[in-house]
Amino acid sequence: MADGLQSVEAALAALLDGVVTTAAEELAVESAAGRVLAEAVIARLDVPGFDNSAMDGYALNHRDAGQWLPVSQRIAAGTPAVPLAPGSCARIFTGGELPPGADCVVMQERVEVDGDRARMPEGLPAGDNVRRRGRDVRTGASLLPAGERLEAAALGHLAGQGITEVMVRRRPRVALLSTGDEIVDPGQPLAPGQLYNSNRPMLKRLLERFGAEVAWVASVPDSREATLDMLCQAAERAEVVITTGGVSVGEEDHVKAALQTLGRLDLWRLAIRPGKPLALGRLPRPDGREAHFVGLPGNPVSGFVGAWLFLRPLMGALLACPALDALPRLAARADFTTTTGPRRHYMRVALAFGEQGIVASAFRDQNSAVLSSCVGADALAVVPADTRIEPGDRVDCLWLGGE
Ligand SMILES: Nc1nc2c(c(=O)[nH]1)N[C@H]1C(S)=C(S)[C@@H](COP(=O)(O)OP(=O)(O)OC[C@H]3O[C@@H](n4cnc5c(N)ncnc54)[C@H](O)[C@@H]3O)O[C@H]1N2
Ligand code: MOO
Repeated sequence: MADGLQSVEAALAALLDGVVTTAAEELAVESAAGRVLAEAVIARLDVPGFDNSAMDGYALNHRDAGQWLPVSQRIAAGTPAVPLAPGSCARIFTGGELPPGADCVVMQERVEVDGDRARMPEGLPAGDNVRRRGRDVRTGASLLPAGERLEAAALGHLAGQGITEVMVRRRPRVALLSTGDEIVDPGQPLAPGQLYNSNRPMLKRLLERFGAEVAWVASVPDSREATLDMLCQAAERAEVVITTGGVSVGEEDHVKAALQTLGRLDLWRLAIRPGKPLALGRLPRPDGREAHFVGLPGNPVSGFVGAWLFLRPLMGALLACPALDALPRLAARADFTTTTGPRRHYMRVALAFGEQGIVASAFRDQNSAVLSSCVGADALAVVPADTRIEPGDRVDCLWLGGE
């Protein structure tokens, strides 16, 4: 790698080496949205639990098609059916239980009704408009695998089984430290040379989206003592310690030295743009374990890109959630021109899904301090080092719209 810079792949390998998943905990399904299943859920009920009608209409035996039949019972959803009298039909509504003896349903639009008789159309196949017991889920089958993120459909699936509690992974506890004397919290006045802390809310939101619990946030003044003290406190409170800023080469960049004093620096400086000075390592914890350390560069875009590239897979490993491991890749056509140097460029692009395929439009200013470039970004276009891209060229994109 150029200039002794490390590859993303080497950084991921160092970051994910020896990760121990968080413990399992029991949680009410009601509160489990977004959480990750710690164990597979086995179905304990058939769904649907009984043969039922897919239409409002009439249930009959298909051998009685084409005839006038007496209507011998009325079956609304939620009321039990009795066996169908031979040679009759049953008025039935969507979701109503199919009566024993009936094997198909005809929708009411196709039926002529005269008092308590109804004329069935010709040629009805057995099974027509019937939702068979167990068609969706069979008792004993795997309902959801371990590692599943409990989003809308999965939550519905659990409720469909009458399940109220699940075993999920405890959310990884994260401490998020903002370094820099110039950084001020919104709500405070700004003095000359200062700026508001945009990294904290941005990263907090991303981390929560990746399944973490941001357990502690703090601001760290630019001094060696304060940095050492805050890193110690962070490692006491969290199993992942993230800092922003202070990892470059300036005299006020204390993070790397403090990490080396307290714990271990595994890797520093990557051949990527933005995010070059990113640092990875471990910090000792009072329980004898190690906290994962990720030092993100201070520039907000570097933090944004670093979070997607590194914090997301770290959470995926801690939660044993494969959907969080690697970002989905898709191929698009560039509508921009760019030339890269020795670092791989992760460009923020908006995607347009058209008839000619997917087009990636790059935000015009790709500087790592320009957070506007991330606001409408659907993907990161990955442009390899020493490459020229012209409009119409294929670019690989990492999609940010999934989990
Ligand atoms: N001589 C060199 N200078 C720099 C190099 C280099 O290789 N040699 N690398 C540059 C690159 S690339 C980056 S990225 C930055 C990263 O530096 P740091 O991680 O030490 O970050 P800071 O200097 O503390 O801050 C950079 C920039 O970001 C602003 N910032 C910091 N925190 C926040 C926050 N929470 N919210 C909003 N903005 C924040 C800060 O004010 C600075 O403007 O180093 C280059 N320099
Ligand atoms: O890594 Mo820096 O983010 O290129 O500006």
